Amino acid sequence: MATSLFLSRHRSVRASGVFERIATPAAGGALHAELARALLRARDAGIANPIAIGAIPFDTTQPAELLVPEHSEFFNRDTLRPLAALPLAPVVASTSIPGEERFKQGVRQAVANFAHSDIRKAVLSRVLEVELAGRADPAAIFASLAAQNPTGFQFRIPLSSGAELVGVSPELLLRKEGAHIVSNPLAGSARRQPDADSDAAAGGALLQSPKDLREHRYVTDDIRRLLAPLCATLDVPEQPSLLSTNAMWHLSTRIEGTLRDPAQTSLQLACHLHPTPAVCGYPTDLARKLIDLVEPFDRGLFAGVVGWCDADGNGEWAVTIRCGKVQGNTIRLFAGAGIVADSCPDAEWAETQGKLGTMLRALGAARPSASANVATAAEAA
Ligand SMILES: C=C(O[C@H]1C=CC=C(C(=O)O)[C@@H]1O)C(=O)O
Repeated sequence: MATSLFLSRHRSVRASGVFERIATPAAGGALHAELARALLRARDAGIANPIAIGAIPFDTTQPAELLVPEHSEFFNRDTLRPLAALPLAPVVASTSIPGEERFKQGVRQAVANFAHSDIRKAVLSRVLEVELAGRADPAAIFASLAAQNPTGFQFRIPLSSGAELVGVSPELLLRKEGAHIVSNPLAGSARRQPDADSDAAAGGALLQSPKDLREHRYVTDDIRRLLAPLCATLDVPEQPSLLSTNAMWHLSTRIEGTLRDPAQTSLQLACHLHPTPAVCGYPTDLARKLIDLVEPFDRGLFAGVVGWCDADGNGEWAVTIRCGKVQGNTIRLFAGAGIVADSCPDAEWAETQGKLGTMLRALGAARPSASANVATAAEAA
């Protein structure tokens, strides 16, 4: 069984061996008691500081992909030696599901729907099925991804099917340490530009864009609504700031709070927030129905939650975006975009192209963006 990795500026975790796998779906809440029991069993079996690491799917009625490893260690990402570049099989084909026209049609359909319903935002996504000339090696993809994207949350999660989830998410859903919690939602995006002046202008325009500010607001308002009753203090800045990845600018809000009841685990809190309007829409249940209607594939773990949690409930969970599922000779990449009333189908398609660039560059299948050379990207949380 391959190593699980979750890297963060905060605490990074490396885990190996399987003490127990937990597949109980997150919906309904039984998962949390099941996880607490598994961590107790691990302690009884002599594992000193047991943790759970893994991912929860977008649709929380589907099985979780969590495991309690036999061995785990925390380390400081800055002390990690750069991972050696490993040979990657070249990309031979790629297919978008849906294709360009059908995706844009979906955007039109969503916008038309807003006029006749209470839905204000829906996040529509697509898959890019990428075929390599040989086996897609998750270690090689992860090494390339980590070298090109030193910030954010890099993850590598071996799945029960034998496939692996690999990615670098810029978005913190929830971190908990004692009573202190942080969430850093992102929504509203613009592509990075090759030269420094136009790149700075693209970021500046995003910060002023009424469409993107609205798209962002749905997320922060919803997170505030869900966290406020649980918190003694909660700070939600009125205006977003900018966060950059190697491919994209995003509107970002760092939300910080103090829990009234620190006994709630980081995974319980992450599941309480999931799915936020950054990956689903607003209002959540109606947006989910629209997504089911429009998207011609199952999201699986994409747009879910990925991270770790210890036996005290402390932990860190990112939103599972900028990622792919690696199996055999193929890697299934995912990207979505928030659709609101004034969304333009061409721009939303281009946004998904930009987001896919992060994984495609790691596969050596996209031109390196000049923007990747622009000074250090800001980092979530
Ligand atoms: C759904 C994705 O991004 C989310 C996170 C940041 C910005 C987003 C946006 O501007 O639409 C999305 O809400 C994705 O990267 O696939």
